[in-house]
Amino acid sequence: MPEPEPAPQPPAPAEGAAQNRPQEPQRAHTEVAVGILLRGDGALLLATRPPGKPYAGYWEFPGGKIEAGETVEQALRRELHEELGITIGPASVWRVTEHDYPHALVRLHWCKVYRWSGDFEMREGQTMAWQHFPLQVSPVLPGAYPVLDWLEQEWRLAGCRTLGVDSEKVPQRDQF
Ligand SMILES: Nc1nc2c([nH]c(=O)n2[C@H]2C[C@H](O)[C@@H](COP(=O)(O)OP(=O)(O)OP(=O)(O)O)O2)c(=O)[nH]1
Repeated sequence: MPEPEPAPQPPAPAEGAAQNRPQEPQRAHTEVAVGILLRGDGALLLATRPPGKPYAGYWEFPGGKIEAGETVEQALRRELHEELGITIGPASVWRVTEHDYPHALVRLHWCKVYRWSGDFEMREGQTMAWQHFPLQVSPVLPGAYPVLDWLEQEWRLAGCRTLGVDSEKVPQRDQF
């Protein structure tokens, strides 16, 4: 019987690596669906984080964790219905960002939402505000900064009028 092949060995640590340091456990990402609700006049919706959550009182875009088996769009539709009482129209992922908080390593799936139906209800005791740039509310969750920068760039490129869309073509609520 031939001898079995030896199993491949992991590469030797690089010269100077901290060989005795215990390995940091890999943090799993928490997947989050986030909605950028855009009104025809270019205003975007922010809401405060409800009491009892990390960063309570900070301003954020509405959204929440994606549950097992859900697509981003499904999670976003569920979260916005639970939090705000509205039903969103189509939503597809625009950008994906990550942020490493002490409480979680989050991967944020950002969707622009132009259409929704229903009246806004603050079902988690939060406060909402439609905002133009420069924002009039603070503090904002650190994980939202990159997206706010991109949106502000779009708004400037569009002549400070709309956010990446022609306001004439933006359907208003209850139109899907
Ligand atoms: N909704 C939202 N979450 C954000 C934004 N920016 C950002 O870093 N996050 C982070 C904060 C949280 O760690 C995570 C969202 O988790 P969450 O705790 O609010 O989600 P959830 O509503 O599903 O909460 P729960 O079921 O645990 O109560 O994403 C943002 O603009 N909006």
